[in-house]
Amino acid sequence: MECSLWFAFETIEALKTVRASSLVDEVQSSPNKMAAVKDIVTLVLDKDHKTTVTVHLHGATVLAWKAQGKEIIFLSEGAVYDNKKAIRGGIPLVFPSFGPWELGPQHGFARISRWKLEKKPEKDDSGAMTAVFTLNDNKDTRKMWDHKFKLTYTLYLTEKTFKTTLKVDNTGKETFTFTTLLHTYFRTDDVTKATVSGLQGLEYVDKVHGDGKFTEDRELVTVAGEVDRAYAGVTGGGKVLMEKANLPDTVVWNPWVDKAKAMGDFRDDEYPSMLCVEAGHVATPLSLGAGQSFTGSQTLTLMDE
Ligand SMILES: O=P(O)(O)OC[C@H]1O[C@H](O)[C@H](O)[C@@H](O)[C@@H]1O
Repeated sequence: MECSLWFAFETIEALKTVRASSLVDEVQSSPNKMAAVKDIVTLVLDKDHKTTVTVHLHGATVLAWKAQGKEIIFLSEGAVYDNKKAIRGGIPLVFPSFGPWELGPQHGFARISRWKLEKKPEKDDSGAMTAVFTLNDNKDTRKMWDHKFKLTYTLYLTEKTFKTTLKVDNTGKETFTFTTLLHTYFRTDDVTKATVSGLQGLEYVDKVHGDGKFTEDRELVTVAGEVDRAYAGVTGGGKVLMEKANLPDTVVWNPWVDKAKAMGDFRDDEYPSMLCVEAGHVATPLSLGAGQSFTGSQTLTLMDE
């Protein structure tokens, strides 16, 4: 199943406020604040370092995607890199449970587990830079969720597109159920001017309004306050095009003033600079029998002005 969604930045100005140095340079220049270099994997597509993806092995969290020098992804200045807490910003991976979870931490353990770099960044036959990260069940995951699994996260970077594919294998003998999501934080200059299209006519659960169910009537969804909505079954279609396969639901989230203040790893003044548009399978759980697998992916494309 392929479906698409458009995320529009207000102006391309947002994209001009690109940090001059690459994240790896920042890591090296201020190791206390940022992650340690040994934790970072960078996919470099072109020589000038203008099209890159930076990944932290903690959670296999994508920290940055620069497309032709433009930084598309938001990463909080307040993010904590202690290899324990989920990283605030980038693309944290949600598995095996979206939201509060009775068996473990909110959004599950994938984003707080140490992943393995299974295949170092290299160009494939089509010229895309690819890298593969994996996470297998281990004693920590089994304490919370007693199932055998393998997650395979494959990244593909081309000049204007960034595709992320998450494969879930049930390597055990019993069926398990789960929800999953790619929690993408987009960078915006002014979130009140950003728009998301492709959601009109869809039912959503509004967490800001007591988990009430509503129908989206707007063609262009805009943000003017706290927003936390899970849209189910997104199939319609900017500056960034989000195409999705097997991830039918979309969550739109911005913490706004009070929640931003309450978050220890997010600066109080950062809420206008980001909008999460999260592709997932969360409205209904997925069920995988022994030996079965599921693959979901998103492809982000930076569109011409
Ligand atoms: O603070 P976190 O655990 O990273 O969650 C951040 C946010 O993730 C999603 O967007 C949820 O819909 C929100 O309810 C949640 O606040």
